[in-house]
Amino acid sequence: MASDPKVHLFEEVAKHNKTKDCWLIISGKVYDVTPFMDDHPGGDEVLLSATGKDATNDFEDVGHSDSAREMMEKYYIGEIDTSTVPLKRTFIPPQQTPYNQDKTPQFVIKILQFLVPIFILGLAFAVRSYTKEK
Ligand code: HEM
Repeated sequence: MASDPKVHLFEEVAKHNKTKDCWLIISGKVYDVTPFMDDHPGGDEVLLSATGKDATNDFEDVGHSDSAREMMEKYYIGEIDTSTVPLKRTFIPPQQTPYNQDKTPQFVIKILQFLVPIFILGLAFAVRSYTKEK
């Protein structure tokens, strides 16, 4: 039986963020891609930008081929302790409140601009027909 893979802490993996020392976290696994930096068809800068975080989405977004996935095995150095990985960045600032505040009065004013002249016109007609009858 193969020996258990080494489990790395996120903090430790994140330190390897240089061209000459580059580790990646992809799908719960840790890869030391230092020897691959010059040969990566996507360039070394994208690999560097994928350090210090869970790079699974970055890796999958590119749509890597099966041969790329086979290649990864060469650089596998262990698993990541997932409890040490910071939560994914999902910053969606709730901007709806100021939006509605701005739009509601505008909407009411537009309706009033339409209704007030109609009301005045109706009033004029009512007064006119009332005075005519007399
Ligand atoms: C161990 C990790 C990785 C391996 C072995 C690897 C391997 C490869 C290979 C073989 C290709 C050529 C196209 C293909 O066969 O799919 C490629 C392209 C590419 N990779 Fe990676 N890659 C890795 C990680 C990453 C990561 C983390 C990113 C993004 C941050 C990335 C971004 C790209 C880009 C942008 C291309 C170029 C796509 C194109 O222009 O056609 N790669 N990679």
